[in-house]
Amino acid sequence: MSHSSKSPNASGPLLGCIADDFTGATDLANMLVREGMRTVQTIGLPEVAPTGVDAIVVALKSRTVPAAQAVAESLAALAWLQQQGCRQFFFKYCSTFDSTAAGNIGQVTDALLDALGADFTIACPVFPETGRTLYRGHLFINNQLLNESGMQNHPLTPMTDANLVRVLQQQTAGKVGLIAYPIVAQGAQAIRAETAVLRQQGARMAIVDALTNADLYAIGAACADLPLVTGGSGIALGLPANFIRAGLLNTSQDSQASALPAIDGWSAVLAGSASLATNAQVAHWNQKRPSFCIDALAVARGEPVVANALAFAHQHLAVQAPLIYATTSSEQVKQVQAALGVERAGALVEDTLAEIARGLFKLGVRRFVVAGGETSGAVVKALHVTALRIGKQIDPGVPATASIGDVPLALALKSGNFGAVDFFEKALGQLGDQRIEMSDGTIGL
Ligand SMILES: Nc1ncnc2c1ncn2[C@@H]1O[C@H](COP(=O)(O)OP(=O)(O)O)[C@@H](O)[C@H]1O
Ligand SMILES: O=C(O)[C@@H](O)C(=O)COP(=O)(O)O
Repeated sequence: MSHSSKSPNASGPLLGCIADDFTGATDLANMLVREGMRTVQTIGLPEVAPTGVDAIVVALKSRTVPAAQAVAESLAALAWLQQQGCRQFFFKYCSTFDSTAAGNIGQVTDALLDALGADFTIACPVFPETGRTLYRGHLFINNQLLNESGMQNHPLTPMTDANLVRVLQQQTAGKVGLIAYPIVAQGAQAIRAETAVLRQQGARMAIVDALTNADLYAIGAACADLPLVTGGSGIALGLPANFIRAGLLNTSQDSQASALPAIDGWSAVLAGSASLATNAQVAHWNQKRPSFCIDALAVARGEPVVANALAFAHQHLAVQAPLIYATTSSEQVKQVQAALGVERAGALVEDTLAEIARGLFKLGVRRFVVAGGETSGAVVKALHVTALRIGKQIDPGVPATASIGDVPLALALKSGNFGAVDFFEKALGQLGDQRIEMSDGTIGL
């Protein structure tokens, strides 16, 4: 990282981040804010660049698109972040290393390295607060290997191999190495020395083991001079400290999560994730709150599902927030996919929820809780959101946010697998819905 004689924080953004989905982007922005960087998340490339920030997170929806498209969008984001003056770059993907059979983590990393004239980076999806750890190259979700954690049934990115060296190696022609835990446990110097060894051996990327936040801080310190770092939001924990050490970042100023503006209007929850955590959250909600279930096959048959969902919402909005969900078991998702094809099924459900979001907006909804990464991408695009201000964390990996624009919206974009069972209720309370009574009888948060 190049040192500067300018006063701290006077020189524009330091860290430029490219996230491959929207919930992943808010997860990363949440982490950077927690570590003291003033951070704004943009939805794609905005016309007006954010000012007065230390980090910018560009949210793309590139996780499941064809690799060539993901590469093109990521390179455009990199070029824009370079224009903004960023000094180091971060490629954010899922803490469960979500990939299609064809990519895109390896291909995007390769392209970003080439564009930066760099020859090496690390890959580390570890996020201990949400149970993601990596040992000897194998990713665990809590006590289970990735391929036994439920992620093997993901509708778009089924993860059937926990060996990430092998997974990443299938996505790049460059050599993938491993920095295993015995080295990581020795700290930053040992990690840096090992990267030098791997580079000499011709490695272009290295999967890095980690079990704790302390490991992530050490890995972060070892990455200070890498032009590009890749990983989940956890690995970003250690990056702000590098800028502080270099005299470029002063976190003593008011750079913590900003108090978000109060936003009036109705509230609604939209769920398009079929992950285990979202299934549990929907089941919990359904015990005593109103909800409308979207039948993907009925949408495909041309039934008026959107109109029915909006009529249902209209009945409830003035009394309490409704949930509209496509969330269902992996068996049922597979049946829908068998009938419609994987891509068409995903797109159909996403488009339906996006259209419902537009309808809800017209009905006066201004607070949206959305479950699912692809789903959040579709909804946020439908609502023409261009940038987000990051507020306080609701649950690990999910902050409250507010859109920046003429009609501000309060948004909580939840990764499918994140959040406690009462996440929807908590999120509504934190977004300012005063009517939500929590399980323990308290109102709001
Ligand atoms: N009932 C369903 N049938 C078919 N596909 C579904 C159904 N429910 C959700 N999906 C699709 O599954 C995908 C879930 O992805 P995403 O929104 O990223 O959730 P997550 O965050 O859990 O990965 C989306 O493309 C969504 O449209
Ligand atoms: O790193 C994570 O787990 C999340 O930030 C993330 O990327 C979420 O992806 P989805 O599960 O598709 O929402």
